[in-house]
Amino acid sequence: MRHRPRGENIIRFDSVGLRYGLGPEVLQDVTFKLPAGSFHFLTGPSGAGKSSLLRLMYLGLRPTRGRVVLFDRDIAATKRYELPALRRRIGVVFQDFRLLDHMTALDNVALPLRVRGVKESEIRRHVPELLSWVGLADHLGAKPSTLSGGQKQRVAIARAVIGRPDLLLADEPTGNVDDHIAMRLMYLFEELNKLGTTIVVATHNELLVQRFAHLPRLHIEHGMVTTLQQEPAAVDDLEAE
Ligand SMILES: Nc1ncnc2c1ncn2[C@@H]1O[C@H](COP(=O)(O)OP(=O)(O)OP(=O)(O)O)[C@@H](O)[C@H]1O
Repeated sequence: MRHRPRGENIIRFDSVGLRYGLGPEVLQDVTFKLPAGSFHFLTGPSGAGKSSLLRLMYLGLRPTRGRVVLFDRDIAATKRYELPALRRRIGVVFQDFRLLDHMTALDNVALPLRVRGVKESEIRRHVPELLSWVGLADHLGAKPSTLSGGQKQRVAIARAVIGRPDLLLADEPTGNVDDHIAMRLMYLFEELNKLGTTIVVATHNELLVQRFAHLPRLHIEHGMVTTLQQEPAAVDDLEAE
C-alpha cells in the first residue's frame, strides 16, 4: 500500500476497445480517468460490460485497442514480470468469490498479508477482527464449501480490503447479502476510501447508489461508458415536472 495524494490519477483509459475472440466489441472507445482517493459506482444493465471493464482494470485482460494506464504505468509497455507487483496493489472482489477451497476463512483473508511478509502476530490480531466486523466471528476456521453464498462473499471482501490496497474493485459485492449487511459492507468501503483507497463498486443495487451518492458514476450501456456527474432524475420527479 502506498497511497498517493488525492487528485493524481490512479487509472486512465484512452479510447479502449475490447472484444472476446472474434466476437463484437463489447466495450467501445472507453475514455475516463479516476483520481486517487475517489469512489465510483459502476452501473449498467446485465451483460453491458461491467465485469469486463473491471477485468481490464485489474489486468485480467488486455484491451483489443486503446491505452490503459494504471498507477502511471502504460500497461502495453509494462513487462510481464512487472505485472504481479502492480496487481498486488489492487484488491478485487470477484463476482464468483474465487476463495481457495482448501483454506479456512481466516487463511483466505490472511493470504495477501502473508504474501507481503506481515508478521503472524499481526495477522492473528487483524484478520479475526475484520472477519468479526463482517459478522463471521463464528466461522474463522470454516472452509468455503461449508459457507453460504453471502458468507463467502464477506470472506472475499475481507480478503480484498485487509491489505488496504491502493485500488479496490468490487463486482456486485452486496449481491448475496441482506440490506443490513450490505450497509455494513458499504461502510467498510467508505472507511477504506477515507484512508486513501480508490474504489469502484459494480452494482445493480440502485438503493445503494442513491444512498451513498458517490459521483461521478460510471455507467455502461451498449458498450459505451459515460460518467454521470449527477444522478439521473427518478421517474416520479420527471412526471412531476
Ligand atoms: N469470456 C467471455 N467470452 C466471450 N464473451 C464474453 C466473455 N465474458 C463476457 N462476455 C460477453 O461480454 C459482454 C459483457 O459481459 P460482462 O460479464 O462484462 O457484463 P456485466 O455488465 O458484468 O453483466 P452482469 O451484470 O450480468 O454481470 C456480454 O455480452 C457477455 O456475453
